[in-house]
Amino acid sequence: MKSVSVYAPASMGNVSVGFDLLGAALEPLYVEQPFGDVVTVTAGQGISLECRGDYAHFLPKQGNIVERCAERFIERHAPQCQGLALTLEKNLPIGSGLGSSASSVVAALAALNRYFDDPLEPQQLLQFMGELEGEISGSVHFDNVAPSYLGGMQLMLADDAQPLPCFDNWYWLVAYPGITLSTAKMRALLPSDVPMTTTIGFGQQLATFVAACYRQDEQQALAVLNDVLAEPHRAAHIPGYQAAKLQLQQLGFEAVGISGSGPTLFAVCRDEQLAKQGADYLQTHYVTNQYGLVRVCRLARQGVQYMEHQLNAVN
Ligand SMILES: Nc1ncnc2c1ncn2[C@@H]1O[C@H](COP(=O)(O)OP(=O)(O)OP(=O)(O)O)[C@@H](O)[C@H]1O
Ligand SMILES: N[C@@H](CCO)C(=O)O
Repeated sequence: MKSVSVYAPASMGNVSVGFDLLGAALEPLYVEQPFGDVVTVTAGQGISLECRGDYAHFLPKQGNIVERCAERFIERHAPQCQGLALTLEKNLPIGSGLGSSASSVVAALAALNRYFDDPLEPQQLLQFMGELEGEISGSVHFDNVAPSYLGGMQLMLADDAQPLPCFDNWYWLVAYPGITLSTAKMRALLPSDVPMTTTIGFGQQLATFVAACYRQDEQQALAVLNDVLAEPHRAAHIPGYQAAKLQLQQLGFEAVGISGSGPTLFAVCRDEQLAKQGADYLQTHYVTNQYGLVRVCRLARQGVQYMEHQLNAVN
């Protein structure tokens, strides 16, 4: 019997300068536990889903996005299918700003596509991922699904994702306090119209960051990593965020922001000892319960990772 498992890494949406347009896949240093969800697809009767993993008990009893991915995939691309047995290893906290639903969607759709012998091209699969992610968070945005699927830092162009050459020596510290904030609610905090000066500032910062990445100008890239669009409206709704940001800046971090729609905070530095010092600070002062986590990360070069097995049926 055929079985396909796919790991899809955690990701950080927005990266301060690219609201809905820029995102990065994360790979933790020093820890062995997977920092992303794993979905396994094998033959079954009807569609069944088993959930396990550290954050499985936070999943809704009905309406898991992984099941929805399977139903949609079968409807559109495998109508002959008699059924599937799905397993979700839920390793990412939900409503965290770490691209948790995106990780499930990416792992599920990549596994389904491979299970059915790749009927979709990568670009079509990415569009499908964005659509499913949009159903769960209230609007289509690719800044989590694109990096989780493709790895690295991804900029969404009008028709596809474009990898950005980032800086290999940067440490990306992420801290999830342990509370849930819904992406849909954090999006509802944002104004529907933005003043002209803010719009120009946003465009200039994103353009400067992208150009600095291509020129590998670290100073300039770090200097513009500020969020003028979403953070001013969200920061006060994330308990402890503003105090932690100030403290990290005083410690010497060169950029601090909200990962996705929060409550995860990210901070960038180029010194490993400082990254560890920041991690200690956040563990003590930002994490509020046993579900919280702090990770010193590099950007994950690889997005999804496939594991395929041919299981021999035992009579
Ligand atoms: N496999 C799944 N993984 C995560 N959330 C799921 C899954 N299936 C269903 N859900 C539901 O989808 C919603 C996800 O909400 P939301 O988009 O705020 O979280 P998120 O994707 O974890 O956030 P973030 O992108 O900020 O990490 C929750 O209501 C959650 O119960
Ligand atoms: N770009 C999205 C990311 C959600 O994780 C937002 O900020 O709402």
